[in-house]
Amino acid sequence: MVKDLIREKRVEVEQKGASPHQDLITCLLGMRKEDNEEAVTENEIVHNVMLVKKRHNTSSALMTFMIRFLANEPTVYAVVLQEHEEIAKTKLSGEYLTWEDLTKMKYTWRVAMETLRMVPPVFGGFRKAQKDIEYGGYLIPKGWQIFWTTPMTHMDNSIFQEPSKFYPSRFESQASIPPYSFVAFGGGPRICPGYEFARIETLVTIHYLVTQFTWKLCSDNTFSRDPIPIPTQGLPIKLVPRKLC
Ligand code: HEM
Repeated sequence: MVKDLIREKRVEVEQKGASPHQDLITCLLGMRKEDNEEAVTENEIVHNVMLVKKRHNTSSALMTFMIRFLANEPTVYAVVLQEHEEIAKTKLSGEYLTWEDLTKMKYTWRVAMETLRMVPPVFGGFRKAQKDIEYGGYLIPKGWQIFWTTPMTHMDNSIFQEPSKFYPSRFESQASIPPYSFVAFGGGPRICPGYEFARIETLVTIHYLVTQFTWKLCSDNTFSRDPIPIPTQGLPIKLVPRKLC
């Protein structure tokens, strides 16, 4: 199916003059070596598309719970809205966001981090002990598998004060958070390579959402894990275009 799509996109770019910057596939098709040969093979394009698709559920969990927190936290929502209205004011109708615009969305990314702290899409992961480790009075022998869990540090009140409180400004000073404490994206050599992609898609989505709509929740705040967190009743919301408010 993805291969058929790639062939369709190739025809669009080569014969119908579609922009090579239209989407991920056309961008990858447009990458050329010095001798003008395609730089990315068809199989590599398939792998890229599948990677983005497969990992989409973590980003969608983040956005889902951000939408929910923003609906429940009017003061946080007001600051986010102001941040995005200021950016929107500098844009002509239909003009795209730029990298510079993304750097202005500092508070929104703190809201995202606080969402990830409280409802991490990935609950934890495995590591293998490379040598005997003594920790907290226990010996973990070399070769054992260890399961690290995100909430162990995210909900530890010696690291994040009042951990049950939704307080995005706690991320204002990154220096106050010890290394390997905020581990929503993991840590070390296997840290999530999709971090930057997730950051961009989240900021862009929230920008268009808050500048164009208001919303009200039509469900309670419960959720379960499967293993990604999912609101128990889904996320039904009443969405209203802002100009009509
Ligand atoms: C909010 C969104 C996301 C969260 C919270 C998240 C979280 C994580 C976590 C916790 C890990 C394990 C890291 C570790 O073991 O130290 C991981 C690994 C990974 N993530 Fe993400 N991720 C997100 C989005 C994405 C996206 C959008 C992509 C790709 C487009 C992606 C690709 C990957 C890959 C390939 C790995 C495996 C890395 C390896 O084993 O070396 N992630 N992610």
